[in-house]
Amino acid sequence: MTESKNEPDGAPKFYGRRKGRPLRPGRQALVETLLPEITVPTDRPNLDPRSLFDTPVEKVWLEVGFGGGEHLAALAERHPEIGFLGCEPFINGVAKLLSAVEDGGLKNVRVLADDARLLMASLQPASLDRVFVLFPDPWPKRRHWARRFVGPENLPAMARILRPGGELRIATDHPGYLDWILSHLIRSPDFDWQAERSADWLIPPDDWQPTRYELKSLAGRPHYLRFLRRSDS
Ligand SMILES: C[S@@+](CC[C@H](N)C(=O)[O-])C[C@H]1O[C@@H](n2cnc3c(N)ncnc32)[C@H](O)[C@@H]1O
Repeated sequence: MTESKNEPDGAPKFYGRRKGRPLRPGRQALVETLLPEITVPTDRPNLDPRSLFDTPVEKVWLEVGFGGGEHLAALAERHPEIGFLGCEPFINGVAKLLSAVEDGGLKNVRVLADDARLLMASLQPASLDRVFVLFPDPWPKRRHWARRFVGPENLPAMARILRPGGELRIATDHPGYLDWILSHLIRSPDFDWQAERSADWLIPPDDWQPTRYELKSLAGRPHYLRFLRRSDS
């Protein structure tokens, strides 16, 4: 992971990879042509995400840190009635998603090739039905825990943009991050954990679409966590 040292004044510091290997020429061309067409603006406060799509969508779902976009593209193909927003600062991953969007003729995908916090700050309150944070970077060293995406800063931000009853889906295979996520979410006034039995978290939800990281991971056992946005907070 490389750290960005050039955040604009006042912007939260981003810890992650913005760059990567040079793009193949075909992918570079897609980044230059398709990305501007489907990029989500972050300079419009109170942005209604439904207004980003050319055809009406029933709901909007957001995926934070989509990696190569395999999960997002598969869901977008399965649910043409839903608008999908994806944020990923790793440009090689964005280029992969763009290939899938082009190959699949997907009209219901919009992308921010940057830090998800920028988009979250500009979205209208209660404008999303679901947020996915799948296998976020675990930042295992104690001195880096403050960088973890699921934590005290981003949970209220995600609660703000989810509608009451909307779902926050998180997956991790890192035992330390799992404890961290649960300890923060159980204390959060904004979310209820959806697990009838503790073993539920080892079984993916019925409609689960595996992610690339999940399929490649040898690190540990994935845990699947679902939280619903409370209506009374
Ligand atoms: C371990 S990878 C998992 C990728 C994908 N979700 C999967 O399961 O295959 C975590 C991803 O989160 C992205 N990421 C980290 N911080 C982010 C942020 N603030 N906003 C958006 N994406 C972020 C990283 O660039 C990386 O691609």
